[in-house]
Amino acid sequence: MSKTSADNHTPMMRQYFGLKSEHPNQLLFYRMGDFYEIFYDDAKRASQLLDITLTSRGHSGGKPIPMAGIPYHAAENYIARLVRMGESVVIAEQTGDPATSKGPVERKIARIVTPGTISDEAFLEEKRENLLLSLAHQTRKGLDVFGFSYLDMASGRFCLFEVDGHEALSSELQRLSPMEILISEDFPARDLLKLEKGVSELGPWHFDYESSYRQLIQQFNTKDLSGFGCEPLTSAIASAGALLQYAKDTQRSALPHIQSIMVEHKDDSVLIDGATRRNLEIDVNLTGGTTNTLVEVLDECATPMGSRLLKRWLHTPIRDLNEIQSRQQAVAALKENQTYYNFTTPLKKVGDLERILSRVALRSARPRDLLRLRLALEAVPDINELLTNSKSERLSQLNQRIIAQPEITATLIKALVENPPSVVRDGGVFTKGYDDELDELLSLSTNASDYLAEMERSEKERTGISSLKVGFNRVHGYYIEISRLHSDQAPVEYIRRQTLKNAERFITPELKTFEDRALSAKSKSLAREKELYEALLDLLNQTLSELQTTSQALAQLDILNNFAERADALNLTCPTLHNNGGIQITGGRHPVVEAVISEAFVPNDLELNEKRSLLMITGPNMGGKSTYMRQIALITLLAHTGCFVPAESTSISVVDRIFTRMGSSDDLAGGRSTFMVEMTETANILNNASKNSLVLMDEVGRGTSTFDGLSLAWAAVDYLAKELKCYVLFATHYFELTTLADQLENAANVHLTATEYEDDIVFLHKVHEGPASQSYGLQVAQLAGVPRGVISHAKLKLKELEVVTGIDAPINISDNSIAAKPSAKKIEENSLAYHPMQADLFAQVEQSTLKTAITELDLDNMTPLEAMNALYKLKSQL
Ligand SMILES: Nc1ncnc2c1ncn2[C@@H]1O[C@H](COP(=O)(O)OP(=O)(O)OP(=O)(O)O)[C@@H](O)[C@H]1O
Repeated sequence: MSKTSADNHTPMMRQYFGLKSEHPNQLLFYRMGDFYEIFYDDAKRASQLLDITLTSRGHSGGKPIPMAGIPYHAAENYIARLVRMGESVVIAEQTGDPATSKGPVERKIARIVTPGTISDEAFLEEKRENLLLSLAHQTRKGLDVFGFSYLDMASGRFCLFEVDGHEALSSELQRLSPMEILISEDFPARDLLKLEKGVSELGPWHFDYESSYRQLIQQFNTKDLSGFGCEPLTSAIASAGALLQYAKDTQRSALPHIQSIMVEHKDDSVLIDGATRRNLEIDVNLTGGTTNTLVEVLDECATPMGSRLLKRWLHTPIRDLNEIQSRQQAVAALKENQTYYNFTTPLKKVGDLERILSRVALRSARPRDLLRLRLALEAVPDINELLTNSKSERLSQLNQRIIAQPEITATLIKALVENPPSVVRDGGVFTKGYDDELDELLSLSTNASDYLAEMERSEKERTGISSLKVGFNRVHGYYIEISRLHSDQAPVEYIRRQTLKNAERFITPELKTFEDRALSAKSKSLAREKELYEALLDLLNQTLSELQTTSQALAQLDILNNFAERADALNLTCPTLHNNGGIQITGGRHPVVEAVISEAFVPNDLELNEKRSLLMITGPNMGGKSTYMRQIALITLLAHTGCFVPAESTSISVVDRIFTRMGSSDDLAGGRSTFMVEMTETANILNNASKNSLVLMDEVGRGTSTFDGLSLAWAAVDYLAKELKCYVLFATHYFELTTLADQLENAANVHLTATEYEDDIVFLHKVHEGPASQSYGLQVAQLAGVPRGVISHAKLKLKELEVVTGIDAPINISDNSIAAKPSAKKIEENSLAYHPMQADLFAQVEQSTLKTAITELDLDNMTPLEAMNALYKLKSQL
């Protein structure tokens, strides 16, 4: 603001602008007495987002000031809503004394709440990590390299890594699902962030490599970063420095719980791209909810930190056989004799130790956090005991990291009352006997009530006024209250303090003296409690690192214990993993569909090996093709997390990536049509799959004209089988594709079956060898409630088409449970028979005239409208 324009404003607004200029992109809550007031554009935005009234507060600079206000006692609720919407809020509190202030009361920024840096329990979702992500960009050898770093403020987990290219960037965004993203003002791949909430732009200097490097070594108190193995990741380091500074600025404190940074090695995990994550519905279903997801079926963890770790494990399946087997052995040991039951109660007591410790480090832990910390620590020796002599090496190692803290536990037991207040400033946190000084101050306040009762009794007697009461309120202090009826009988030494509707309140010199003593004892005791509380936090912070190790190990124990319990409850078995090639599943099931449907789930087998690496899956609509494919992907994914799987037996060669191309969705916001999305996903698979990848493709080519689609699907299958030789499940309604199994030496057909019963269709959901014979599309449409008239019309049309194309009517087989297999030759003839139909379109018109007219079109210099008009003209010539 220029000086002249600043001069036009009131002193209060000048103060406001001063504070606002430091936080131009965040909503500023400006404290005015019992309200937070929000001005100008912030007010308009807040009123829209929170649906609160937009009004104005006087004038400044000759114009009305738009204003929205919220009562301070309800502020947390509003802040939480804003933060969930991806907004950041800056809170300016009154720090000066209104009585002595000349001009506006002094105000300072007391708190900055941003979506990615919150640690307050009230704002956090229990079972979801709240990540702050920072992205940097570099171009190396012509490639776009994206540096990622992310922080879970509520646990102190800080990680970094780099990826190449836009596809990988979107996939990681999908995996991490951050609450807030920091980018430089000159970040190039903005279109990929269009749909993300809470994107904050920082000046490019925040991402300067040198200063970021310094930031990090300062935080970890090391000479360099070599010990963290991240030295070569220069782009990621640049992003991490910006993140750390931002986190410190918003917390307005050091971050002692961030003690190291971990490099995520992409080669260690099974890569899953964004589309696949969505399709497999790991923790979010296709409509954006959390029901009917893998997590919903699998998460029975006893602690919220276990639930959060479970999501992480499911989103990052691993490839290290040793690690997988060590997890499996731990699960097996916990499953034996239902040992997992013993751990449930102590683990439940542990609760969310991870987040409590972070609040201890940030010194924002509340008394009830410390009480829960005490309960958690009390459970540790029981857990140690249960893990002693475990058969699993993994569990023994965890036991060594779960460290009991007898001294701290004893201090917390001695210090805290059983039901502490929610905030320290209310007092009453510490037990009697914990601190002599506090006890003495408290006894002064406690004796006050005896003293006041005695005074009430003696004054009643002295004055003879039966309605006389001695009381206290926060604003006016101690008083003697006499009802209006008797107030004229008050003795002369009573000094009037306050007049109420039905009573008068008085003070006497004696009561005033008592008040001074009692109030000072009260404020002294509160100050003492605060001192003791800070000392307790100091003590805990000295052992923070050990406590964090304990909490991480407990989270792991929880998830392994959960896997053991789920294995029993859901009838899961331990898969065999190896590096010898092939995937075999006997009696595989879809864990989510199985849990949801009311009838029995039909298990199915799978055999993929070098000689049979591609399966063409056909079968009726609703037959179970997608379910079958998804269950194989989910079983494979689960097997790579150490979890047992829904199958009778499983043998899986470690995969490097899982790809899926399924369903149809457009990306209108991203400017891509359904077919464009389909082809982008297909291109990603064809460009990136390796021999060890698992690829699921459902109805590729469906989004365009039949022949274009069929040709694309044909060529894609051919490429997958001959060039990439990866494991492929390819579901299709193009029966023509089933002939490919005869032509490709490593492809085979399987189909799902259905049978007709009294004009109805019954799905058997069983996978058999060979291609299917018919799609039952019309029967399924009838089942779905398409009007009878439309179905009859469709039947007629179908017959007509069969005549035109030369394809036989659907083969009606007496026993549909074993679908008839039309000869490959026949199908090939049929598929070829399609081609004349497309050619016919042109055969009927004057080819030469049309051809000349089309050749003469100057397409490069035509507007879309001109092209459209030309097309109409051509059509009119047909
Ligand atoms: N193995 C199974 N056991 C029991 N029910 C199943 C099985 N597989 C599928 N189903 C049921 O059939 C429904 C349809 O399955 P699915 O969506 O996999 O069929 P589809 O063949 O992919 O159909 P479309 O070709 O129309 O996409 C599922 O929602 C589920 O209720």
